[in-house]
Amino acid sequence: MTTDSLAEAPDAGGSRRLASLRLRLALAVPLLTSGVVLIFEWSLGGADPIRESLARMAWLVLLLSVALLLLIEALLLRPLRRLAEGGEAMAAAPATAPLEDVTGLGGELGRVGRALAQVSGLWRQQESEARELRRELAQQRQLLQQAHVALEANQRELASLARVDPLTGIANRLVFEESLRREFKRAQRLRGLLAVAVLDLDQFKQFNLAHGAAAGDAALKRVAGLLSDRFKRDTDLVARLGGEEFVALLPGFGMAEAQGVLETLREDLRALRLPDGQGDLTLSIGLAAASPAHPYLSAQALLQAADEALYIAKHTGRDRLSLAA
Ligand SMILES: Nc1nc2c(ncn2[C@@H]2O[C@H](COP(=O)(O)OP(=O)(O)OP(=O)(O)O)[C@@H](O)[C@H]2O)c(=O)[nH]1
Repeated sequence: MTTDSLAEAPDAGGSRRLASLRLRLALAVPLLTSGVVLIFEWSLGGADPIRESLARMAWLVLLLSVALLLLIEALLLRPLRRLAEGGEAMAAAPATAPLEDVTGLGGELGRVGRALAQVSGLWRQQESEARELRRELAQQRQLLQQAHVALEANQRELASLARVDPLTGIANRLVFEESLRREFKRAQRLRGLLAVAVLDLDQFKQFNLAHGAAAGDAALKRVAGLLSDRFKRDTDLVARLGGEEFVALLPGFGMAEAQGVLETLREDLRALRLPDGQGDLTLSIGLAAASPAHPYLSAQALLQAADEALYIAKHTGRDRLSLAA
């Protein structure tokens, strides 16, 4: 037995039960009425004219009820049955088959069938349009989600680009200035130490002219790498301020500790002999440090002191570290 026949089985059983019920009613009602009439006649007995006319009336009622049953069957049940069969044939037939061919219905029933077919066609069409709309909606939602993910990634990238120096990959001036303000306030509040070093490559214009801009770029990256290697603590920050100028922000470092590390850094750079192991690229550094014993009025004043120390380093021969007064 197929799935379809299984699905149809309850309906077929139902209509069989209905047909046999109708048959039983058609037989039982006249028989029962005849029985009642016969019992009635028998119980009355004799040939009384009143009894005879009662018996005739009973027979008349019997005949009328049979006629009524036949009328109901002919006028109501049969057309309904045909309509149902036509509907079933329509449901089973291909949508393109002519209605009369499929249902065998004509006249009024044909009109009803056609109206039902139109309604069913409309319903099918609307259902398929709704399906299509749902599919498009799902596609649009997926596209929207993809765009949203891409937008978030772009925003993250933009935000990080706005804070990173594109050539060297270390922090840029914006990040340094934010950090300087924050660390300066913290050092003031906690009565702690804060050192700022400004580092500038010497005669870099000359270096570029002699070895080319690409060698200049490579040298800038090496200096950024050296700075990142030397200042690794979570609180340290190294940044490129622009051109060949870098900065190191060292919370917790006084002048002496910072000086020691920065001198090592200068030696590291000199040892590289950039650009090609034969060169002589050097670095000048200005260093200022704030402490409770040597306070500064503002973060800006601390940075300016480091800048002035760098100026002195440059004007006293370069390749040296100069301390702020
Ligand atoms: N290759 C390269 N060069 C850069 C970059 N940014 C700035 N420069 C160059 O760095 C040079 C800086 O020159 P100056 O400001 O005269 O400084 P300097 O030649 O180092 O002289 P001092 O600082 O006095 O020792 C300029 O020639 C700039 O073109 C960069 O990203 N890559």
